[in-house]
Amino acid sequence: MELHQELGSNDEMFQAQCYIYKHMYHYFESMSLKCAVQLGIPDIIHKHGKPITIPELASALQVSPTKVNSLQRVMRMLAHSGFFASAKMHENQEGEEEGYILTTTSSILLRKDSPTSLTTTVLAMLDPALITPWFSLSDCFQGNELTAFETFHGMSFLEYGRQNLEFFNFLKEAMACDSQLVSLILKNHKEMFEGVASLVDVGGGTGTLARALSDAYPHMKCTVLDLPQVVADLPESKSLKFVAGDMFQTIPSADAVLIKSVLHNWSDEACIKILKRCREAIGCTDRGGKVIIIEMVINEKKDESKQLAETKLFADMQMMLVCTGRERNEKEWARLFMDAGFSRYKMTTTCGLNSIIEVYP
Ligand SMILES: C[S@@+](CC[C@H](N)C(=O)[O-])C[C@H]1O[C@@H](n2cnc3c(N)ncnc32)[C@H](O)[C@@H]1O
Ligand SMILES: O=c1cc(-c2ccc(O)cc2)oc2c(O)c(O)ccc12
Repeated sequence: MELHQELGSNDEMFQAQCYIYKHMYHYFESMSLKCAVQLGIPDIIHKHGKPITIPELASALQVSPTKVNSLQRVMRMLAHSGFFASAKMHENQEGEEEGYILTTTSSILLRKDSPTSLTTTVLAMLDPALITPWFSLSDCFQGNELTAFETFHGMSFLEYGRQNLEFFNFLKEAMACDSQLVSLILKNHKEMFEGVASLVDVGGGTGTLARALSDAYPHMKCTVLDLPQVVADLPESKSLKFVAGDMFQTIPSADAVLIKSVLHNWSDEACIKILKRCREAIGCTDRGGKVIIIEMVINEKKDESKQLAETKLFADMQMMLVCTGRERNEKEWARLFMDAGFSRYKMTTTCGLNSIIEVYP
């Protein structure tokens, strides 16, 4: 076969070339986003109160004149990605001047002082400790370590956390940002907490979600179960307590168990053990308890947006890279529930990336 026939039309070949270059360079977008967050650009634009020109932004950042042009190119890139938008301003001698404004994404989620800020999450997920393991993925496939994280760092993620307290605390904060967003949804699902007088948040970290729930539902006694190094010295209240423990051993009894972004860190075998402990915890009450799981559900039916589906697959890669966990589809979740002795479940998809799964004994 002629070479040009194998390659298809020139048009197809150049589209394919562009597609490959786009994916080769795609992390530039992530790194530019990280740079903007590190420099606090969304906060500067917000404080400015009107479209900001590049010279104004450069001045606020005290950028050397030799780097103003680079700043302009980073801003152009991020405006193209939808993090900022350009706005036409008044005429000057050189014509119409352009400034940058925030988009919904940067205004709500990328300002450090926004209550729904994801800035710490952005910085943590793009920390060298989590990015460098990608350089070891191919070695990992040929080696004996369980994860690329372990291949690169020479120790498991948990051990790394133990040895690098600053990173460990940073990650805890990043998880808390995500919980802040989820709490907004749970506060609107009153029916889910009706008749629930006590709730345990398993692997609840520093208690962001439990605190928001105990504020929203003051009748509910909330307990956060997490590892001793996570819950040590956290402020408690009349309706919020912290318990240091191991979810593989025992979970305190409650009407409902909440477990968010924990099961995706673990293998199926480990999840079944955790879910059995959850079942025991709600079994001790006579109110017909339930387990409320907040996790992603991979949807292979292709009826969700490309962006949502792709982001869930990225999250699955993250779990594969750092621990032996995974994101699961509905069938995989259902199998775990049945294997852990539950009889039925209900899935609600109102949390963006996450779904709420209520599981019953
Ligand atoms: C990915 S974080 C999720 C934190 C929180 N649920 C959230 O969504 O922000 C996983 C949590 O599980 C906790 N964890 C890990 N192993 C545990 C164990 N054996 N017992 C209790 N908690 C554990 C971790 O310390 C961490 O806080
Ligand atoms: O980067 C991570 C790491 C974890 C993780 C792994 C293993 C554990 O025992 C605890 C936590 O969890 C993550 C997570 O839940 C997430 O949504 C994003 C990133 C990570």
